Amino acid sequence: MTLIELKRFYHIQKVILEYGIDELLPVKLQPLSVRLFRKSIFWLKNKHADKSPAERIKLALQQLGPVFIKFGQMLSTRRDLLPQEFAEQLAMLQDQVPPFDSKLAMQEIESALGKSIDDVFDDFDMVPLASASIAQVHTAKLKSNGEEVVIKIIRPDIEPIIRADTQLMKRLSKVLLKLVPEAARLRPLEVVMDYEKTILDELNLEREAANTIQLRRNFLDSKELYVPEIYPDFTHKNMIVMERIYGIPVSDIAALKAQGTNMKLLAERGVETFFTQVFRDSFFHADMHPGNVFVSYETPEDPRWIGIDCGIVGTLNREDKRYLAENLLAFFHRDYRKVAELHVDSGWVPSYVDVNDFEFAIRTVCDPIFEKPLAEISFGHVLVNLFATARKFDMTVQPQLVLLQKTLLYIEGLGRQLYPQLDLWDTAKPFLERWVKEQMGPQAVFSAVKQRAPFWAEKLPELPELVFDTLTKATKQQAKLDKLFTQAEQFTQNQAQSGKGRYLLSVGGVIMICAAIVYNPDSTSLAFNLASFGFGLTALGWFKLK
Ligand SMILES: Nc1ncnc2c1ncn2[C@@H]1O[C@H](COP(=O)(O)OP(=O)(O)OP(=O)(O)O)[C@@H](O)[C@H]1O
Repeated sequence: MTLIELKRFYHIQKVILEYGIDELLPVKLQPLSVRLFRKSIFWLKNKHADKSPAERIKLALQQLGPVFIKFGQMLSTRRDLLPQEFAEQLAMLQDQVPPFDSKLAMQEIESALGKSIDDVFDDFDMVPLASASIAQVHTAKLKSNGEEVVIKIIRPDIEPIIRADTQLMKRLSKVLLKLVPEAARLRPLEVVMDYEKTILDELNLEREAANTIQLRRNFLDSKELYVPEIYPDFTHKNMIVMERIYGIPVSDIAALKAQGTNMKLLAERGVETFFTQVFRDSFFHADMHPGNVFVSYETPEDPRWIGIDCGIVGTLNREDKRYLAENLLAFFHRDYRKVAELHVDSGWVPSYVDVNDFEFAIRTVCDPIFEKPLAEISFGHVLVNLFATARKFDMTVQPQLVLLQKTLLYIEGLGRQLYPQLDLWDTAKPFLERWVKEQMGPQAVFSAVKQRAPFWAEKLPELPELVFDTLTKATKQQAKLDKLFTQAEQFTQNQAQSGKGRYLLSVGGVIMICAAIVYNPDSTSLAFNLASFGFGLTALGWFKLK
């Protein structure tokens, strides 16, 4: 263990004991908790016994830093799994993390800009607008055009802490696996490694800027989703400057209702924009926790989502989309046989998998879910079960699909929080059906031709030249071939006269090697003639030798 890991471990122990989190763990994990935390610093007492368990957990996660805060954020979106008080407390982790010193923030900004703040901004606000797990946000105006902007700056020295914490989590996962072998089902090590990559990627704001620009471009004309503008001139690895947006946080249901918001439409638009990102753009915002979503209006009847913090995005290829669309539609019709056949026929699971076994396994895990009315079923859960079953049948589930499944859980959580009767299947089905139709019908052929058209249009003027070049090459090669034939003929005549079969053998071999050298995939005839001739000579030589 490195020094920083040891320090962090001590800090984590201390926080767990001081907030009495060990007392809240399930009975089964109590011995592990005593061994890891209580034994070595037994004198620490729960100092917050007067607070509720939910508040204690929130405060502890907040004390522990970004890796744990992010975990809390993730949990907060699962209102379907958490008691209300826990969800509400954890939701506060979204943008109410204690700030770091604003003077330090200014220093970081000036060193990234290479100039003083006053050279670039007016009205820089020393009091942060928000302070989140990874970054702090200050408001200002651009000197050049007076635009209101926010400056997001990464918390200094956060990276070593994140690395130490994730390292510790990996160690803890290994201990957990040794002590509770059944935990292997949860694949804790893999989960931590996945999480580590995601959180480290978020430290690079250049990546976030590029993602935001792309998402903004995709939704530039949309009435349903707005993405703020980025100022690339001021983008650095640890700093980003973007348009300031105004809106109601999506988690503030009371404020949304007070505005008379059409909650059903708002929830449906959330699902629609997500499926548009997935099926139209193959590029989706994958960190849609409520702290990153706001709502703005033309009128309360026409609410629009605003998405910020595009640090984590997912991309999909055509095959991924086909997998999703076809499987979800098959589930929609409760056609488990179709799901199994799709997996086997498309080679998603290896060919030795028996379609009947696979169908039975899917039916076993999914049928109980589909006992509920469709409107209550979670897409995310269906996918979790599908992936878990597919893994058992040796399918490697692509990480981008897992990211999509996690995002779906977020979106569903948000949608149902806004409008509990939201029927996701009803909202999503047209997207899935349209996509499948577009990919399979005559429209698909037309689209493919349309897609290739610019290539052919570009190549058309070059066509006469290309034909001329090819013919010239062919003629030259033919001339070479004629010469080789003549030489070889003369040579064979000489060798035949001297009756030395082995010469024929070697000449045939040489000619076959020549065939390999002149082989050209665009014009195979020359090589083929040569090879046949070489083979003929070799055969003749062999007979002669016999
Ligand atoms: N363009 C903006 N306009 C107005 N407020 C913003 C803007 N960008 C960010 N904020 C505020 O700052 C908060 C934190 O921003 P952001 O989510 O980008 O930071 P973060 O550190 O990546 O947070 P997270 O913990 O979600 O990873 C937001 O919840 C929002 O309140």
